[in-house]
Order: sequence, then structure tokens, then C-alpha cells
Amino acid sequence: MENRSEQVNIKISCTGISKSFQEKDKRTDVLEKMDLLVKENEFVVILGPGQSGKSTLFRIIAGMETPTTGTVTIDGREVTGPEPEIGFVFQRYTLFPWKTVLGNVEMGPKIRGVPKKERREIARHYINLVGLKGFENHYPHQLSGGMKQRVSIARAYANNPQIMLLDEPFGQLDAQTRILMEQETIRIWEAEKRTVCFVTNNIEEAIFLGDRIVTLDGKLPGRLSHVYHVDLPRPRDFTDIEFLKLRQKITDETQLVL
Ligand SMILES: Nc1ncnc2c1ncn2[C@@H]1O[C@H](COP(=O)(O)OP(=O)(O)OP(=O)(O)O)[C@@H](O)[C@H]1O
Repeated sequence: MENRSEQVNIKISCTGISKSFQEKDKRTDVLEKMDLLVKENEFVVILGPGQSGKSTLFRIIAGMETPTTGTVTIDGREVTGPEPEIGFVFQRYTLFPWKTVLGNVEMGPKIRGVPKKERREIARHYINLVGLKGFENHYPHQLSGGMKQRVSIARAYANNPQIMLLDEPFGQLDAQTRILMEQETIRIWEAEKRTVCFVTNNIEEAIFLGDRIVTLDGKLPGRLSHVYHVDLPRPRDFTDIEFLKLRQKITDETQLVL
């Protein structure tokens, strides 16, 4: 008999996703028959080397790209165009340089017609959440790389998306700032639970962050090769023996050159 207490809500469902790009007489098969289920409030990391189709998969989930075959659903509803329920954070900084931190973060609610007082409150809440209180009136060029990505995260949250897609958001940061931002990502996710999909080519980052890691095999067309449930308690320690064992296991089994 079905045990209702064990029912989980599937937030994102990708079924049989394939993607090929056709440019003049050249065809590139990027993804092949990909199936992925993501539970509500789960933190899933997609781990794969460069050019393995990770960003393409994200763009398909977000409705910014149409799959050649297969379907994506969110809460059981098929994605057919850009999804308002999704917040996106990219590797490259995509802030408006002529707007302040506050101006950048309140942009989404402003476009949606949220009254000024309310959208300022929303923006300030998320600026505080990402640790940028006091920087509201700074411009992007006055911020470090880590701070810019904090603004990008706050800006995505300010639209109150149910799903956050983070596409190698810390790839351009130095090692120390990257670790700090990984810790911050978990703190923010624990403070305001969302369904998170996070793309990286960094195995430690994947183990530090994920409830679950799915790996792409690194050859085109990309396929999901392995799935790992990360049962380590948070906050995770990069030097913990179980952390290192899982790292070794993933390295051995996937043979990924990252
Ligand atoms: N619009 C497009 N037209 C043609 N080819 C494309 C297009 N978008 C992506 N590709 C190709 O798909 C492949 C995978 O790209 P994608 O950006 O999805 O990989 P990735 O794993 O995110 O890479 P990286 O980690 O380097 O960002 C690449 O070979 C790329 O050239």
C-alpha cells in the first residue's frame, strides 16, 4: 500500500531529453536521452567537465532552449517557454553596471510592477541575506567578484523563484572566496529553502554542496553517468575522511578528468 508520509514532491522532471544543434551542414549532438528527477527543496549538483552539455541542460530546464526530444515538467506542468518560477545565476557577472546593488536586486520585482516600498523591502531582505548590508548604494565596479555573485544570488531570490539554477557561479573566483561562497550558498539555502540545481566541474564543490550529485560522462552527446547521494552532515569538512572517501569513489567510478 502507498505510504503517504513517504511521498515526495517531484519539482523538476526531465524525461528523455536530447538536444542537437544544427549549424549549416554541421550537426552537434549535445545531450542524449537524459532522465532526471529533482525533489522539492533538494540540492542537486550536476558535475561534469567543460563542454559536456551542462549549460545546455540548464537552458532547457529554464525554458530558454527547446529540447530536440523529450520533455521537462515543473510541478507536473510542461515547460514550453521561459519559466518565471526559475531564478538563474550565471558564471559570468550579469549585473547592470549602471545600477547600484539595490537597483540590480530590485529590478525583477520592478519589472513585475511591485510597488516601490514593497520591492525595496524585498531587495533589502535579500541584500542582507547574502551579507551585503551597507553596500546597497555601491555600483558593480566597486565590488569584488565574490560580492558581485552575492548580488546575482540576491537578485535571483528577489523574484521569489521556486527553483534556483546556478551555472558554475563561482568558477571565476579565487579559491578562498570560492570556499566562502560555497559556505554562504548552504547558509542561504538553509535559511530560505528552494529547489536548487547547481552546475560545476569541481568535485569538492559538488560534495560540499549537494544532497545528490549526478555526473555527466564528458563525451558528446552528454549522458548522465552516475548518481551519488551525499549523506554527510552539514557543514561539511573538505578534510573529513568520509568526504575524501567519496571524492575518491567518484573519481574512480566516473573516470572524469575535471
Ligand atoms: N547554440 C548552440 N549552437 C551550437 N552548438 C552549441 C550551442 N550551444 C551549445 N553548443 C555546443 O554544445 C556543447 C556543450 O556546451 P555547454 O555549454 O552546454 O557545455 P558545458 O558543459 O556547460 O560547458 P562549460 O562547462 O565549458 O560551460 C559545446 O560543444 C557547444 O559548442
